[in-house]
Amino acid sequence: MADLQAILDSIHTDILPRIGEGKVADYIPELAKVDPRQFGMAIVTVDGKVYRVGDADIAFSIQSISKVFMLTLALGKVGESLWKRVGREPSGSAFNSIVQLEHESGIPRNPFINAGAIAVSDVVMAGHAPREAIGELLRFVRYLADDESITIDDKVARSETQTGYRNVALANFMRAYRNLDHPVDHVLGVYFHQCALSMSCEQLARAGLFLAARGSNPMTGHSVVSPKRARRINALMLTCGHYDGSGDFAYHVGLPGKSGVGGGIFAVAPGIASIAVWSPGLNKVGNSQLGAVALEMLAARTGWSVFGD
Ligand SMILES: NC(=O)CC[C@H](N)C(=O)O
Repeated sequence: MADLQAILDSIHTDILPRIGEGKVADYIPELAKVDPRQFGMAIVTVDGKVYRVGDADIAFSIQSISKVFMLTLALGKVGESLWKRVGREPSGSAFNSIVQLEHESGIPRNPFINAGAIAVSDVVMAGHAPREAIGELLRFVRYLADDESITIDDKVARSETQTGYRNVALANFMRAYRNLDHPVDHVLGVYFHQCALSMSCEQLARAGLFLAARGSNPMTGHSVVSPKRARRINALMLTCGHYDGSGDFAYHVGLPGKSGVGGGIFAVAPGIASIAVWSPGLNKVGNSQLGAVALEMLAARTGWSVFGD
């Protein structure tokens, strides 16, 4: 395999002159305070090697990347019947868009736009108090990453609870169409806390390694999902993981990936490695600007792609 540390170092060198590009998410006040001049990247290979560069050890708000972990939990609970509640098609609209939801009678397009993720959280809540559902997710992510130090940033969750008006609208809309079983404020409590998971690039790459390794984490020996389910989650990330920037991400990077408005991107090179990158400045569709550039450089310099070499 290519010298991954040398490749990461070269990416860091090429990114540094551009550091600060993009705009931090300011619709969540706590995220607006984050210094945009940060960049980190980590790679964990399926044979258990870890590579890092820059701010790879600084914890950041993973935001929508959490939707991958919540989806994995929901599929574990209800299996394929999840797809009665949420679709599997790219949305072609913004992550917090409401228009499609009305056209499609309260069934969100996919589990990664906000409406879809809120429905997925509702599924995971079945039989639980909201606090227990949040605890279950946190335990799951700690187990995946084999790292008990991972936490949820309550300040970020509170900040979003106070200002997440669009998510309140989306949730009420779905409740009106009977696609939420629990009270809106309970479901959003869970959703905002999952988005406030705080993780470093290295923790994120470790937690998602099972998706690069046929559903099992080769570092811990834990079997998480079947190979088929891992493939399917990767398919959803490829088609829907970057909202209306998903086509562009597939074109430039060519790997399944999931972004979050905290500036993180998690990506998978199936059979090879999991990757996490973080830089808080976002592009117009709400994906990390330099994160995507760095992943494009990584794909070009390693030859990793799901579309051939
Ligand atoms: N794209 C994102 O990361 C969005 C997540 C954010 N918590 C929101 O609901 O708006």
